[in-house]
Amino acid sequence: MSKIVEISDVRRTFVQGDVTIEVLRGINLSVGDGELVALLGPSGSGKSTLLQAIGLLEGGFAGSIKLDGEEVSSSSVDRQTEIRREKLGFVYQFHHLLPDFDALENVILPQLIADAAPDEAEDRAKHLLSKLGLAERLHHRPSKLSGGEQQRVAVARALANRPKLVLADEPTGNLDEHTADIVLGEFMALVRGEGSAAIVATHNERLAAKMDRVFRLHEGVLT
Ligand SMILES: Nc1ncnc2c1ncn2[C@@H]1O[C@H](COP(=O)(O)OP(=O)(O)OP(=O)(O)O)[C@@H](O)[C@H]1O
Repeated sequence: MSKIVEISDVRRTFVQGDVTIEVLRGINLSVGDGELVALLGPSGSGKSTLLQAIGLLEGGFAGSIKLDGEEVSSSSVDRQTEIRREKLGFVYQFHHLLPDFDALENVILPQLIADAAPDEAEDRAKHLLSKLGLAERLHHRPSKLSGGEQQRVAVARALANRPKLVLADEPTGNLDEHTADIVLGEFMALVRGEGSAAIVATHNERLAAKMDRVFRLHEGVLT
C-alpha cells in the first residue's frame, strides 16, 4: 500500500519565558492510502500540534514529513499551500463555516478556489451534503443549523476537493455523545466511500476503536 503520510523523528519544542516544553519528542508515524487512524491522548499531549505539523499549518518542527511520497518539511511556503489545497482536508472542533454563506455555498467555495467548474462544484457539494442527510438544508446559513448539522457541513467542505488525507481535530468534540457518535459514523463512512485517508484526534476511546488503527500520544512519543 502506498503511504499518504510518513513522518520520522518529528520534534517540537515550545519556549515560553524560562519554560521549555518538549511537546513532540521524536514522532514516527505512517498512514497508508485510504487508512483511518485515531490519535488518542490526554489534553495537552500534543495531538493538535502533531496535526499542525502534518497539515503544514505551522513551522518550527524538526524531522522529516513526507506526504504522498514527497518530503515537504522544507518545501517552500507556496508549495506547502498547494499541497494543503490539493491533498488535504481539515475538520476542527468548531465548524469555522463562513457565516454569511449557506451550507451549499460553504462547500462550493473551496472548490472554486481550487479552480473547479462552477456546475461541477455545485453538483459535488449537493452530493456530499445529501450523503450527510442535509439535502433539505442546502440554503440554511450556519446560524440556522444545529451543532451536528454545522459539523456535517464542515465535513462536506473538508472532502469537497477530494483530499487524499483528512485531518480532523476533535471533529465531534463540541457535540453531545449521541450526536457525536452519529456524526463520526457518517464522517467515517463518507471518508471510506471517497477512498481518502484520515487522522482523527480525539479523547474518545469508544470512537477511536472504530478506526483501522489507534495511536496514543504520551509524553511526546507515539505508542
Ligand atoms: N504556540 C504555543 N506556544 C507555547 N506552547 C504551546 C503552543 N501550542 C501548544 N503549546 C503547548 O503544547 C502542549 C500541547 O498542546 P496541544 O494543543 O497540541 O495538545 P492537545 O493534545 O491537542 O490538547 P487538547 O486535547 O486539549 O486539544 C500544551 O502543553 C500547550 O500548552
